[in-house]
Amino acid sequence: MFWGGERLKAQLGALISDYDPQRVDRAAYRLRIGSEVYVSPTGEPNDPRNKPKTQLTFSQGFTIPAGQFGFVLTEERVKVPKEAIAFISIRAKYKFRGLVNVSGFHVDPAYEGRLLFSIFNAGPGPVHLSQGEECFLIWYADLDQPSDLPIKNGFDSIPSELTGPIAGGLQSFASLLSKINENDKKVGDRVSVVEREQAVLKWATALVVGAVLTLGLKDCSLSRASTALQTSATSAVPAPPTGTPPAARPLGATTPQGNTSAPPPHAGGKP
Ligand SMILES: O=c1ccn([C@H]2C[C@H](O)[C@@H](COP(=O)(O)OP(=O)(O)OP(=O)(O)O)O2)c(=O)[nH]1
Repeated sequence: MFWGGERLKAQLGALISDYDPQRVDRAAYRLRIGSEVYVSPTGEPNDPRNKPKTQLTFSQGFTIPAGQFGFVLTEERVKVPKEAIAFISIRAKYKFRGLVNVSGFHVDPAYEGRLLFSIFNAGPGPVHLSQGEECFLIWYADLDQPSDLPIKNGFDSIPSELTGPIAGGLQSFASLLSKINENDKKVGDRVSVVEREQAVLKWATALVVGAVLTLGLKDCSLSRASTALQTSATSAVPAPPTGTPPAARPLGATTPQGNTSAPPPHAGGKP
């Protein structure tokens, strides 16, 4: 038989630490988020969640990103009598945000300690929680007869062997997206550096080519000028005399080749 609200109010003061009748929720009791939590990191080197556990101060908030996993310890220490069993879950309003209670369902008879919830954010966005939030529910039910059981010591903190396997990060869509964005940024930065280097190289090449062309043209015009000077100097020198100069020959005389030398056009004044 499940315990109703009246029985819970009558008995939970002796079973749950820091009991408050305001937290009796019909046939259940609301348990709060305690001061120790662990949220799996996204796997990025600079992820602030890359630390073993977080000790929360009063009302301090924390986030479980979409697709990530976390361990949350209850604020209350809980006792279950030998002749009873308890059942635990996350409140529906948190489930509607996408939180799934991966772990437990029951609390053993004769259990004493805090409860540990392993939760997974199956929703589309991050879920923000804070210390002291009434996030969980516990129900009590009677067993048909008590057994003689030793006390079962429950949790006092989040065991490290539970956080180890997920400390490397879960490859959720959110973490993959964050990795893609980070790589995208790295590639973008690299491309702009290469573009800048290429631009500098282009300018340097253009300068060198320009300088070589200018020097080449200069060389070319200098050598042309010197050739022209040489040519004009050579043509200014008179040719050495070969045989009798034509002027020394008498008019009408026959050249050695048999040609008669004609008189100059105006020789003698009149034709
Ligand atoms: O989500 C849960 C589920 C269980 N418990 C506590 C209550 C339960 O009494 C105890 C052990 O649970 P269970 O018997 O399911 O775990 P086990 O792996 O079989 O542990 P053990 O070998 O100690 O029985 O852990 C939690 O704190 N959170």
